[in-house]
Amino acid sequence: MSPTKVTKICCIGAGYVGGPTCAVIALKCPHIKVTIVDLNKARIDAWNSPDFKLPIYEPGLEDVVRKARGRNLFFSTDVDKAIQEAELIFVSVNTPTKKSGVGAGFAADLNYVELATRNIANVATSSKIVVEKSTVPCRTAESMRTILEANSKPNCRFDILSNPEFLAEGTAIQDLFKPDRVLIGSLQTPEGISACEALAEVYANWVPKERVLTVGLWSSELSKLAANAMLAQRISSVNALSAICEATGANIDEVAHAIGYDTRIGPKFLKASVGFGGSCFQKDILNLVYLSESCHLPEVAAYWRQVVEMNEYQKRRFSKRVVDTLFNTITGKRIAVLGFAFKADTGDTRESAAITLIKDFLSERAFVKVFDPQVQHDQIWMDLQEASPLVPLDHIKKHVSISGSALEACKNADAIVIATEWKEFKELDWEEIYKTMNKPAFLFDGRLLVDAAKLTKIGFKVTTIGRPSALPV
Ligand SMILES: NC(=O)c1ccc[n+]([C@@H]2O[C@H](COP(=O)([O-])OP(=O)(O)OC[C@H]3O[C@@H](n4cnc5c(N)ncnc54)[C@H](O)[C@@H]3O)[C@@H](O)[C@H]2O)c1
Ligand SMILES: O=c1ccn([C@@H]2O[C@H](COP(=O)(O)OP(=O)(O)O[C@H]3O[C@H](CO)[C@@H](O)[C@H](O)[C@H]3O)[C@@H](O)[C@H]2O)c(=O)[nH]1
Repeated sequence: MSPTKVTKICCIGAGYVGGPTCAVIALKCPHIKVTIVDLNKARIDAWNSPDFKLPIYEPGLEDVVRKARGRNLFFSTDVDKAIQEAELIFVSVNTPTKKSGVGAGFAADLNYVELATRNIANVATSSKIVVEKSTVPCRTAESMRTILEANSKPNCRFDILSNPEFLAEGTAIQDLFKPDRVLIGSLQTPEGISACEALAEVYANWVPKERVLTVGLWSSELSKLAANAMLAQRISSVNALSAICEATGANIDEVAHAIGYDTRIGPKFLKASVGFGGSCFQKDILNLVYLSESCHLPEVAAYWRQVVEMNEYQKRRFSKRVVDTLFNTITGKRIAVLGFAFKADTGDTRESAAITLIKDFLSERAFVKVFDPQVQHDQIWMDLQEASPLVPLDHIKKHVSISGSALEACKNADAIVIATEWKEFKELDWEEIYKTMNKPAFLFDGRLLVDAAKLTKIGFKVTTIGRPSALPV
């Protein structure tokens, strides 16, 4: 069976994954027409904006879009037309954690995937390769096939592939240009293997052959959840060790450095922090917990759940350390929170540790000034409101303000909390900031970002994750 020659691709979902992923495909495959569609008109308008004010901030993305948009890359709200034209369709819609019903709080909400699949079935007039790009529970491809086959027109055949995305925000373009691997899962039938070859051929335009891994459908779906669970587990492990360091006088950076030298462990992803955030880790682990429970594996479920619980503990522990250090009360005190995004180099705030910290500070009736170089102000208000639904926004605004610079946020503050590892925070004029603060001037580094010894010399009382408070740094 010779694989379909892909000349037109449609991507349903113009978010953090669909947008960058398919923009890079368009850049690397000028012979393929790529149309990225979304129901959200404002998002599509932003992707099409004449001054390239794109809906997401991602280093290098604007350059990619500038090169390909209008050439072979298009953004549209005409979902049906793009589906009809394409031979291959990526489904890159959101799969959040279910908020109600069976599996609430754990299972993935597959409503968006189902609606997109039904849409394909309803409007397709020719055969399609349908690719799960969204992160989905194991065996979702089976449900998609059932929907597609039950609703398809004569002469329409649907082959379903799993092609999970491993990009990390902040480094998405780099990750897409040089992926560690591209994973494609298919049924091991002649048709499934042929569809897999068609997608592999698209990636072959820039990804070395040996980096394209082909596996069975269910292995591919599970590998995505497994990769995120293992990555998050490393952070929870190092964060658990950071608590031991604080209690014993060890230094978590030194411990991570020492263990990372073991080639079996490796140095990456061992940075202790105030807790991991982002739209994926927590959601995907909870999904794995749900899957384990559904498979009657309670011990396995408990094991993975602990990774999330440790993360919650780390955030709580950090807030408590702030209160304890500020003489057991922060009521009426001014706290500057530097960073609101869940990590540096993104404007994304989903599950950001900063949200939990500010919520904790508000419950202690502190005054908070936030500064983040990328996050939109509306987003900050929306997140704080969502975190404390019973508190009126007016009240939140009496206790929180958003500053235009780090310097402004820190002025007259009693304490500074570094919540996101933006490089620019490392390079601030700390001597100047120190002068403008109330004394004693406290600084809490939740990201192991600043030079604690240097800041201590200036006069700051520095508290760092994974280092004891009372001992010299
Ligand atoms: N954000 C990441 O870094 C990342 C990385 C790897 C995998 N993932 C996974 O990729 C998927 C998408 O994540 P995201 O961060 O891009 O989400 P997102 O919320 O940024 O984007 C999803 C988009 O899909 C659109 N959409 C939903 N249903 C639609 C429909 N029926 N028709 C057209 N458009 C529709 C929404 O309007 C939204 O713009 C999720 O499953 C996520 O777990 C995310
Ligand atoms: O050593 C580390 C590394 C990361 N983090 C934090 O962990 C979170 C997640 O970071 P990262 O994984 O870099 O970003 P994401 O964009 O969430 O990417 C993860 O989630 C994506 C969505 O599934 C996957 O595609 C990626 O492979 C996976 O890294 C952030 O809050 C980081 O600050 C740490 O605290 N310590």
